[in-house]
Amino acid sequence: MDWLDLKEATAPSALSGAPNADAVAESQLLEGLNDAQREAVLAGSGPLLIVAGPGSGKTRVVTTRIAHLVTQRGIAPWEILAITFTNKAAKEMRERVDRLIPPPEAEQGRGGGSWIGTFHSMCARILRREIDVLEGYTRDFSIHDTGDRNNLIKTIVKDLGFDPKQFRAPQIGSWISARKNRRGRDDGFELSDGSMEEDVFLAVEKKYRERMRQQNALDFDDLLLKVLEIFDHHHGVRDAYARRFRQVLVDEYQDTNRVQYRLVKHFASFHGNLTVCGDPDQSIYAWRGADIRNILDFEEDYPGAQTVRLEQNYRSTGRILEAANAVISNNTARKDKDLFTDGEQGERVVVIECGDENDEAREIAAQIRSHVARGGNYGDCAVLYRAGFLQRAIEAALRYDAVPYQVVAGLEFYQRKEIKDLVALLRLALNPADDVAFVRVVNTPARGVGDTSLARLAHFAQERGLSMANALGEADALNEIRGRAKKGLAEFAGALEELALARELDAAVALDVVLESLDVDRWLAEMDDGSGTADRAANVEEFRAFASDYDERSPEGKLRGFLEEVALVSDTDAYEGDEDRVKLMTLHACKGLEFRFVAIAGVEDELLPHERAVDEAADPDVAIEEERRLFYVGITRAKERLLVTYTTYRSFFGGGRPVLPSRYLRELPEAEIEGVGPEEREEEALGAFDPAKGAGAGLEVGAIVMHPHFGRGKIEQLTGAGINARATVDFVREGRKQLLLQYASLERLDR
Ligand SMILES: Nc1ncnc2c1ncn2[C@@H]1O[C@H](COP(=O)(O)OP(=O)(O)OP(=O)(O)O)[C@@H](O)[C@H]1O
Ligand SMILES: [Mg+2]
Repeated sequence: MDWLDLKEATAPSALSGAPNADAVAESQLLEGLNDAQREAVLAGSGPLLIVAGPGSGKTRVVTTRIAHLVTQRGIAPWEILAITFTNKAAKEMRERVDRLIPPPEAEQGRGGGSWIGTFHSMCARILRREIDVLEGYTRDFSIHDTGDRNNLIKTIVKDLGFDPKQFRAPQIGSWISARKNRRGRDDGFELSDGSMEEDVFLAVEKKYRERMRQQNALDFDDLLLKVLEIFDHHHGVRDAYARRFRQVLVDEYQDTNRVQYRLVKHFASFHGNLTVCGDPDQSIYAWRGADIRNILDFEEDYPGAQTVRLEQNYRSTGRILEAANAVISNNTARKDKDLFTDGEQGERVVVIECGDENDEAREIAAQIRSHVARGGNYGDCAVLYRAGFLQRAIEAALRYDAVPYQVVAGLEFYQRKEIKDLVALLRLALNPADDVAFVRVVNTPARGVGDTSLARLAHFAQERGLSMANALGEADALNEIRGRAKKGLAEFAGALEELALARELDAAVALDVVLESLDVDRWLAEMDDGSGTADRAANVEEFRAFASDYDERSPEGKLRGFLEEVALVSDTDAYEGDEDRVKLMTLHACKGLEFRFVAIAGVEDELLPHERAVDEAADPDVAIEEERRLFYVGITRAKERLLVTYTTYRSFFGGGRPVLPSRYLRELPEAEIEGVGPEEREEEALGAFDPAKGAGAGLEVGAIVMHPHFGRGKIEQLTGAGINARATVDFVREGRKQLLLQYASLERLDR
């Protein structure tokens, strides 16, 4: 991350004007765009709304417009603020701007100094400069993730004498978050039912706010809210940014909440040049406060706004598009719009019923291999699911089949214990007031500091208004603490002193300081659950590599910047588009992306629509429509092939049970889909399988065959046709197996 001084915005600079205007001709930028897209790219000053369905080129228009603004309209890169929803999208945009306007080598990867990022990264960046105007905070603030938040809430619930089993931290945490984000609304909405439970929640919230301030810590919601607070009350600061950003662009505007809406308004308050684009049908974050009105009311909010609609889809085949349109047309709360494509009709959408999650996972793996066998790449494929727990079975099947894959959730990596420990230690180095981090690592590796001693220290600190780390420095802090714990805490105090040295260092060097302060072998050994320490040691290495990479990319960022980047890693971050691996991710994480082959797993009535989402919604019908949009987003990621699977029996945390196919499956148009359920499998066994054609040519029930791995066997059943043709074979050595004929390479022996 770069730390350009705000002054650049106002100081005349040799770089302002149109860098490389000659190099990038207008016609080159506009090449291949349709009329509506051109209109949007070239639109003049003032507010501009682009509403359009998936795959119609909204994101492409936004990036091209940025390039156009810089190369043709004399806007300097740093006068542009572009906000997207994922870090990955931001990265892509930066690279594109880099390509169009090649920056000096040292500046590469930063989009020529333009501010391209997510709401959270922009706000973190602004706060690092401006947070001093808010009392009690310094620019060394820590960023707490949801896990940290819940830990703190749990402690508070206990401190206040409530039962943590009755008042669960995640529940209170979401409640607090929802309330905070509502505060961004200007319609005076109040969330209150006056219940006893609410009194408890309110008490916890108050304490939570206090404790966060004491720790100089912000949670994810605070990042945005603090900037809003500064902009609302310190107009001097607000105006500096508003003047600086001559052009503001926001992608995926349908998913902005009220706080984000107001931030955008501030950013655009001076020049009024605001471009937003989005698709109301793809709004999938209502549960996080996203408000579809932001896009629907745009023309009212920004009088004189120009609106451009894009109607041609460039992403998906005709059949996939038909399926998507048919599903979404069941939502009542929407404006009707139909996308068309000039492309091919393509293959039918394949819907497969599976016995259970393992069967489903094998099926998906088989279809992916079939895609590759037909000349595709693993990197073209994505497997999408509603809930994270579906991932395990899919991973297992892919591993078994030696299909390379990647879980698209940067979060996963950072959720590992060893990484969280290291992050906590780094956070303490920068911000010793961070009690949540302190509590996490005070006993890592074990120093004999038990809950009682820790509670005594916490109490001591609270009474004096000190952080726990500072309290340790007080002469009488350990008076009431005995034995090993006393020694352990003294030892940790020593470690903290060493850590303080890391404060102003480069990220990788800071990490080395942390590792030196740790007895690494003992620390890793303590985490060993019987599977050895090699994996964790490798993760530590990987983390070290991230840190060096960060230092190289952002020499000015140091530990502070690195921690910020780590804290902001969102779901889609680990995603590297060019790696030839299958991508696994939740439906929420897939927005904006596209793949030649998409499999959507677990399309069952409990999972999609997600039962809990529907149960917890104020209005179940609204939730069912939101879940349908999620399915729609998933379907519209596919360019060429779409596979939808469901099971009849699934294992949940509490045990397995029969499940029903999703109601949304009935909305898929018959003509566009090809179903392979048990009945179809049987029917096909009787009729549809054509032994004269395709992969199964020459095979018949009863034939003796040879398989390269499984050896000799006898065909018991043949089902499916074309790419779905499969055989059940009873192998002499391995028993009964079902194989896709596409690449099973069965050789007939009895002729
Ligand atoms: N005029 C065009 N000619 C050819 N391909 C195009 C054109 N416009 C866009 N595309 C391609 O279509 C695909 C979808 O574009 P893009 O991702 O910008 O759509 P989007 O509207 O942002 O979709 P989503 O709503 O899913 O985010 C991309 O591969 C893009 O390069
Ligand atoms: Mg897009």
